Amino acid sequence: MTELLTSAQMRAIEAAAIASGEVTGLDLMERAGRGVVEAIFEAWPELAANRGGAAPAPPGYLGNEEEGGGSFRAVVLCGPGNNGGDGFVVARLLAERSWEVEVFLYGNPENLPPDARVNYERWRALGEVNPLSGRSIDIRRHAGAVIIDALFGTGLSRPLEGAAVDVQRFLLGLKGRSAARKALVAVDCPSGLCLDSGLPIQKGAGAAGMYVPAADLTVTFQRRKLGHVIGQGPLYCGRVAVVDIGLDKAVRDAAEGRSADAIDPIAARAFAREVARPNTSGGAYYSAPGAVGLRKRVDLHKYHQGHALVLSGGPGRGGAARLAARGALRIGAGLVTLVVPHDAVAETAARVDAIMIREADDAAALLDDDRVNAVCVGPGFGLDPRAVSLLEAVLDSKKRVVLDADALTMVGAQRHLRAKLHGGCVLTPHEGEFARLSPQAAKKLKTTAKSGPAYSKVDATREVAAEFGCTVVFKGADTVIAHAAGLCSVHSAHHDRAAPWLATAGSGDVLAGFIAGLLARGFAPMQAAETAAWLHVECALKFGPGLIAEDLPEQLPAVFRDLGL
Ligand SMILES: NC(=O)C1=CN([C@@H]2O[C@H](COP(=O)(O)OP(=O)(O)OC[C@H]3O[C@@H](n4cnc5c(N)ncnc54)[C@H](OP(=O)(O)O)[C@@H]3O)[C@@H](O)[C@H]2O)[C@@H](O)CC1
Ligand SMILES: [K+]
Repeated sequence: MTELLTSAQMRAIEAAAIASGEVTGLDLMERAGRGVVEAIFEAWPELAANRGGAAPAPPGYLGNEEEGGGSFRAVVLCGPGNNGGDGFVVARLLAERSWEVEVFLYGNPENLPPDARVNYERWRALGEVNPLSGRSIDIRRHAGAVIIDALFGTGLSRPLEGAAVDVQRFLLGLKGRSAARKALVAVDCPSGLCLDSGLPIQKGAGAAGMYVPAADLTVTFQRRKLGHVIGQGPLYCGRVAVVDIGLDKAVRDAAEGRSADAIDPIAARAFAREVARPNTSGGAYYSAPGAVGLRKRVDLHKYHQGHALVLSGGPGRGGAARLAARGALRIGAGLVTLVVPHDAVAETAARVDAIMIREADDAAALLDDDRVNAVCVGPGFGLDPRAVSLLEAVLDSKKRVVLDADALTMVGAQRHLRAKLHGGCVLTPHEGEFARLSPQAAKKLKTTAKSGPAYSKVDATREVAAEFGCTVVFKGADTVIAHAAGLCSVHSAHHDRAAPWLATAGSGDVLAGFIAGLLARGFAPMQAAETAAWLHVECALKFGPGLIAEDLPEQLPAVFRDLGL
């Protein structure tokens, strides 16, 4: 688990470290610039060859088609704040390695903040600074150069205008001309992207992201920001490198509430975290009361691994619930029972073996049974009065319950059901279901942000979790999981965790079953949701393209083996 920060949190952490006397702003800027250069060399090792002395010929793909060779070249686009300051450091460090470097500044050097100004002057001892406009950059002259986007970082507060828009168009043009094979490296973020939401800040509705140039590499500092992993951020940022600039202690102090005075707006609970590989060694996923690990204890029999109920719909509608039940069983619930209407018993019995079947008439007795400790309701469940009263009974039982699909629709539409939600509930909406749960939050999320920070999927998920008093898993390639008390995690299935084939019918039903199975095993709702989200993607990656929902639970044994269970 690593923290994901908002821009304000990053600023506050930087300010606290500077205030404590541990570091100066200038040190941080130097480390940031150095980190960008090192990340470039790590991404393109052939570029690291140019360390002083005679300049070697550039590699073919960065060659200047017009002039036919020379040293490595960079164009550094600096903005009016400290992101621009980082750019001046990068320019200086590359020039010291005998790169040909051209620097452009958007804005007036007189108005640069102090540290950026110092680095502007340091660069000026080495080279020129050109005023930046769309026209001042000639795409042909710069063919083959590494472009450094140091225009705006965490300080982006409004849509770009004027010359900055021209420049973005220029950068977009570069990406479009793939034959020129430019490397576009963004400092902290591609300029125009809001690092709190992963959404572009722009003037009008529509044309989302039109003015955000997608980078090949984004280099950020100390921790990823939310905008790198949610919304459209992963698409615009390209590969994200995180550079250590010495603020680890400051981040930890803030996360653990030790610097509460210095960082007033940051309570530990306000930190979002990244869902990472579960810790299976010591048993606990991470330290939280009641946590149990994925490893099964040898001294426990099936009744100690929990008993999950999965409520099914009527004849011809039981597939989704069977998928969920299979997921719950494979993830390790000791017992799983499908609760089906009388007229669907025969059909269900023909399709399952290890999963038990009980008639819906027995639901009340099952919900009274203390050994039943988790419920999954919603997949293929129906919306009829029978479904409503069963859902009501489930909520009244106060058992831990996953609400998915039709259960979310009912909860969204019926106030009296909403009032029965409690801390043991896990809601698993996709985008459409989320809009039914909270039309206001969904509307805000869809509104184009004209000023930063933009309202984000993290804000929306937290808001609904707090309002309903339960855990919410807002699904997507960026799955956001929020607890009523404000804890929040993000599982971003991008880059090396991208599994687009997971967008297939029934995959959400399996996820609901995974969560229910982990609840049955004693995981707390938040941990169950985080672990299930990670395992769900892991199963998809294990299987690969061509996956259908039935395949997901069947990958768990191999995934568990890889985890050393
Ligand atoms: N925090 C850290 O630990 C470290 C941070 N570091 C670096 O600092 C960066 C943050 O710097 P920052 O705060 O100066 O913000 P930045 O993104 O440069 O922009 C602010 C300037 O842009 C302006 N502006 C905004 N929107 C605009 C628009 N649409 N069109 C035109 N202007 C606009 C805005 O004007 P204002 O809103 O004040 O009028 C202000 O002048 C961060 O991303 C990282 O790269 C590292 O050096 C080391 C450690
Ligand atoms: K930038």
